[in-house]
Amino acid sequence: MKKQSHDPIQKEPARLELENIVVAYNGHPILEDLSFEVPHGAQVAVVGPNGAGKSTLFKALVGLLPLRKGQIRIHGLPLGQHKDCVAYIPQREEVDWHFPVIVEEVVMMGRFNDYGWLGKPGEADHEAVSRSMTQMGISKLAKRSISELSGGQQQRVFLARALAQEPHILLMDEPFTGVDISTQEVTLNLLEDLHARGVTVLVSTHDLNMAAERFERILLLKRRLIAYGTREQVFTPENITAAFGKQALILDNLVVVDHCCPGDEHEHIHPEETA
Ligand SMILES: Nc1ncnc2c1ncn2[C@@H]1O[C@H](COP(=O)(O)OP(=O)(O)OP(=O)(O)O)[C@@H](O)[C@H]1O
Repeated sequence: MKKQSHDPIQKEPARLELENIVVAYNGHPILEDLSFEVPHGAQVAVVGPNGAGKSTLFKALVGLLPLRKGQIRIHGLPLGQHKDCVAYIPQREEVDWHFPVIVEEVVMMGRFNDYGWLGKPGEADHEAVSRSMTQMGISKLAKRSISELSGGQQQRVFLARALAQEPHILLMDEPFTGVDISTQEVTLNLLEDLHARGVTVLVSTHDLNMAAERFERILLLKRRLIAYGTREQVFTPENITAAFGKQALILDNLVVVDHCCPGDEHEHIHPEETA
C-alpha cells in the first residue's frame, strides 16, 4: 500500500477545531472533554474499541447530536454556519436500504443544500450528480433502486452522494467494513483524489493496520482522547493498552486487538512500524 506523507500542511491554519466538547445520550456523557484540530486538507483515521464514540463524534460534527459543552468550529466559525460543507457517510447499518429511492435520487440528495426544499435541481446540480456517479463507476445503476444493489454498490452510491455535495470536510464511518475488496480500493483511490484536492477527511475504521499505513494522522479515542498524531506517536504499547485494555495482546512483534464481537477480525500492528 502506498504511504502518505506526514502532515504535509501542518503549518496551515486549522480548519476543523473541537474544543472541550461533551456529547451525551440520555444524560450520560459519551464523549468527554474532547479537543483536537485538523488542518485543512489533512486525512485522519479515527480508531478505538467498540463503543469508543467514533460514530457519536461524526454525528456531533454534522450537528445530528447537540453538544452539551464545548465548541466545534469549521473554517473558524461555529458549527451550523458551514454545515453544508461537511459531508457524512454513515455506517451501513444506520441506513434504511429498503427505502424506495433510486440511485440518482440518492446522489442528488448531496445537492440539497444548493437547491433546498422548494427549489428544483438545476443544470449544475445534474452535472455534479452525473460527474460523481461516473467517478464512482455507478452511472449504469442510475435508475436502479438502492435496495437491489450489492453492499459495495450501495457504498459507492453514498460516496457519490458525498462527492456531489462538493464538501470541504468528508466524514466516513467505517467505509471499509462489509464491502468487497474492489470497493475498498475505490474508496482508497478516492481518498487519494480528495487529498490532492485538499478535502479534509476523517475516516473511522477498525483496521488499525490500514490506519497506520494509509493515514497521515491517527486519532485514538475511548470516550476521551487517548492520543492524536502520527502513527509513531499514537501506536505505542501504552496507548494501545489504554484504548483496548486486555483486548490488546502483545505477542512477539505483533499487537493483536480482539474486538470480542462475532465477525470482527483481529487486527495486527507491527510495533517496529510504530516505535
Ligand atoms: N442512540 C443512542 N442512545 C443511547 N446510547 C447510544 C446511542 N448510540 C450510541 N450509544 C452509545 O454510545 C456509545 C458510543 O457509541 P458509538 O456508536 O459512537 O461508538 P463507536 O466507537 O462508533 O462504536 P463501534 O466501533 O462499535 O461502531 C456506546 O456505548 C453506545 O452504546
